[in-house]
Amino acid sequence: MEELETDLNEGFLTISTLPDKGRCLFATKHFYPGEVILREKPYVSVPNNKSRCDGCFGTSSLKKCSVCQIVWYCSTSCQKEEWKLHRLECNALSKLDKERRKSVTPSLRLMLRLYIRRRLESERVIPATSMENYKLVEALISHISEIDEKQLVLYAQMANLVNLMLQLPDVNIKEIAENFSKLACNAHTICDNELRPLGTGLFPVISIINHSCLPNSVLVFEGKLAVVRAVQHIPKDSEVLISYIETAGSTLTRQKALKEQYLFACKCVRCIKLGQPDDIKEGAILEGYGCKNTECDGFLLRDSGDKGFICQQCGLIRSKEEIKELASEIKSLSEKVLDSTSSQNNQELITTLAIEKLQRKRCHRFSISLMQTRDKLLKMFMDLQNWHEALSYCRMTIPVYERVYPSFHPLLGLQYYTCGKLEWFLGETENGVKSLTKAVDILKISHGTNTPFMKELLMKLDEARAEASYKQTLT
Ligand SMILES: C[S@@+](CC[C@H](N)C(=O)[O-])C[C@H]1O[C@@H](n2cnc3c(N)ncnc32)[C@H](O)[C@@H]1O
Repeated sequence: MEELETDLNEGFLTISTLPDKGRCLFATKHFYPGEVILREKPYVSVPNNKSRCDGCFGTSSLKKCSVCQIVWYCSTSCQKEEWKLHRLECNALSKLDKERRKSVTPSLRLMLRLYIRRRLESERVIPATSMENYKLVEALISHISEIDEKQLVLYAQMANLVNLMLQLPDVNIKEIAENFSKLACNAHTICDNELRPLGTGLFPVISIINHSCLPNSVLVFEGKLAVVRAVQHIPKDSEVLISYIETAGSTLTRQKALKEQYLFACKCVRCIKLGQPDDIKEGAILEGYGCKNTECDGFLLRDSGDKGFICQQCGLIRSKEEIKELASEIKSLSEKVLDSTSSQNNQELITTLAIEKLQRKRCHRFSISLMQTRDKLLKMFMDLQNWHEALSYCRMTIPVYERVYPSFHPLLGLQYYTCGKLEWFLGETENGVKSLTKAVDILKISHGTNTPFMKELLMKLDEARAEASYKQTLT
């Protein structure tokens, strides 16, 4: 631990403890937007689905491990890199009968790997370093005494299976169960550059960083390497904070998510406004209903006489029954989408369009669920190569993204990127340049400028700019 503190100090960071948060990471110098605060390799990691390479999380040219028949690799170099860990894991997985092997989940594998890594470290097959060390896993918070009975039973069952597979002489079920609880509130989802989830990893140093719903830093990944970058100026001696959850949501929704998974009540700058008039209004806009009068932009609050919901701008009432009816229609259509198979893509599109229509009737124009449906339609139309429709849905989402995310949020940058690519492709070069410029302004902060992803974006912007000025010479 001392070694870690020394290394962190060299990077202008220090670990401190606060009574209401536990360990915290503090900056000992000013960090500026775009600056890397910390990089860390995963102590252990697993892909989130079975058709990804265990080494690089890629999806092409995959071959199954011929022994365990569970793990996939895209190349011999990935297989070799993973071999030290997989050799023992393969042995453990092979003990399972065929049926059981099918139900091996990523979290079970993450736990197997954690114990295998610990063993390899103690046998000095893998060296322990200041940042890669089982002692850091031991120091992670588990919240084991606060989790409910049902969850405890589940952890105990999974722990039993891990013990059966690894036959660890010096470990008891309770300890493995506690480690499952640690993974639940400390592991991170490893995402690609476009923030699509690829797998899960445990990064014990990054796990010291606490949460804020308006964070000053962001966690991104370069392959499996976790990178924490400042997205706002972090003054010397202030706490480094990232977000653990999707921050687009009312204060109540965010607090619920944090309480359920991370077992704490957030008191960040956004959450302390809970229950204040502006917070109630924002919650009603993002997750409540729109006014019956389509010309009115008001938000609705429940009528004290329980008649329904009253528009706070024009006073019009929407009955509870009407809202309920729309909700149940949306629910049954959503279930239909969930039930549809991949061969029914066209039906899924038609149903999603119908859901969007009903949500437009029910929700405020800044509603998050409406935004999510439009995002889904954007992706569906992109898959169908219907670029005009895709662009129109993308454009509809942008004002909501701008409202629900802070100006430096990578998801906002990525949405501008999609919009810019579509505009440019459809010949709207000047609009494309504007959107791509906005994307670059945000993503160079969250993603840096040196990754292949950012280089491609910068090149696209250059090309679009050149095309726009050439077009101008023709007019
Ligand atoms: C990934 S750990 C962060 C490091 C942790 N503070 C520690 O002592 O190891 C996540 C846990 O930290 C605590 N935590 C994180 N952010 C917090 C916050 N904003 N307020 C209070 N507790 C927080 C919660 O207990 C949460 O489950």
